[in-house]
Amino acid sequence: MLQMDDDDVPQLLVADTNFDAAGRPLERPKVPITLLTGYLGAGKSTLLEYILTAEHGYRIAVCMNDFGDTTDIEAKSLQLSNPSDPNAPSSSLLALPNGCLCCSVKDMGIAAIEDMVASQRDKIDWVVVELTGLADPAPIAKDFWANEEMGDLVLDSVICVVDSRNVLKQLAEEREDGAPNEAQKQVACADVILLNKADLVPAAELDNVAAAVADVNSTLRVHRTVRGNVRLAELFDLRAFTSPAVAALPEPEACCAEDDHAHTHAHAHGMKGPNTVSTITVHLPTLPTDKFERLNAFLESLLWNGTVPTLPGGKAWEGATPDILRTKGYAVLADGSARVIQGVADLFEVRTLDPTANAGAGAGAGAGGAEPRPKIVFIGRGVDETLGEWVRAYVGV
Ligand SMILES: Nc1nc2c(ncn2[C@@H]2O[C@H](COP(=O)(O)OP(=O)(O)OP(=O)(O)O)[C@@H](O)[C@H]2O)c(=O)[nH]1
Repeated sequence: MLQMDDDDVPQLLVADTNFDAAGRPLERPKVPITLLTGYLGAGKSTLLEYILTAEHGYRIAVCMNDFGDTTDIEAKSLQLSNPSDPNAPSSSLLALPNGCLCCSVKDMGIAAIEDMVASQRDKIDWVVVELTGLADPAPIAKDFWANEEMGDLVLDSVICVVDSRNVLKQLAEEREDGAPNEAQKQVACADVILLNKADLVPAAELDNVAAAVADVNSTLRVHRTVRGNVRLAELFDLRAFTSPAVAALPEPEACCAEDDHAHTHAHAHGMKGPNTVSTITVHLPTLPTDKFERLNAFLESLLWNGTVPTLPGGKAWEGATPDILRTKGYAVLADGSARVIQGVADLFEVRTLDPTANAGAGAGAGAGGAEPRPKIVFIGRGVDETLGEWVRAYVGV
């Protein structure tokens, strides 16, 4: 059975600001949502079964593509009609003895999940949605994230489960058009990764798997698991898309870390090539406002317009524009304020950090709880030192 210490208890409701019809700000609680991604057969359903049967005391609604093997869990089946269309076919819900709800989301879109939460609002503390094995999580994460201001849900994090025995092969598969494959996209988009089926792989090989996933996305929080068995506190309340969890991003491996504040770094543990997905971390000094605005302009150009901007001296970017799957950043301004930057594909936002907020429960706050280092991180294809140098030159740091 899963045990949680009092200290580990996640804060289940995240307050966010909304506005009423008269434009007055309105505090209202949101239900956090976790997206679960991972290649075919990696162990997503197994992790969900573990969550659904654990004695954690939380009312978690788990949305699966189908009920699969969980239907034999002792449960009471409920019928849920769609409140926005009472004539639409109802979806099935299983009410489980530990307070969890299991719902079948086959062909259900975001709106249906929102409706399900709205109609069961007093019965749900958290929602976990399993994506299909070949799904690119980025557009789905983007939709939930963009929808946040309107709906009852707030995106907490993307969790990726990988089959440690097969993931190296899956990551190395090349697409004819050179585009990132599904496994790469899933790892790139995630905040947490479970190196699952650790029982089937020798420890040394598991180290290689850990290095390979860090090559793709060095910001991941990594757990080695058997049948998804991990403390729930490692999966919930990470607030990866809302400030200030990003400030606690893991730093690059010791082999790569340098003290230079404007150091750029692209991992090079073996899988590198022009079409592989990788991470670059650009450390930033404290920025005067005008330089922060330059950084913002760089992001607008790269992410919104798909263009690497020309440098102040007139030098133009040559070659293909990097294909950015995820952006994370933390900037400290000369006036003492801080900004958190989050991006999924072409969508990004900058939030001013609330100086009174703590660095994110369960987020493992930086190495040894150290002060987070200002940085901007790009995860994507065609991401290398050249891009890092370009950011620095454009911003002027
Ligand atoms: N040995 C071992 N087997 C596991 C582990 N986790 C899951 N499995 C088995 O791997 C198979 C696939 O697991 P699932 O949980 O169905 O994987 P999934 O990611 O939901 O699969 P899809 O829905 O096809 O994408 C099942 O037979 C599981 O019992 C593990 O840690 N070790």
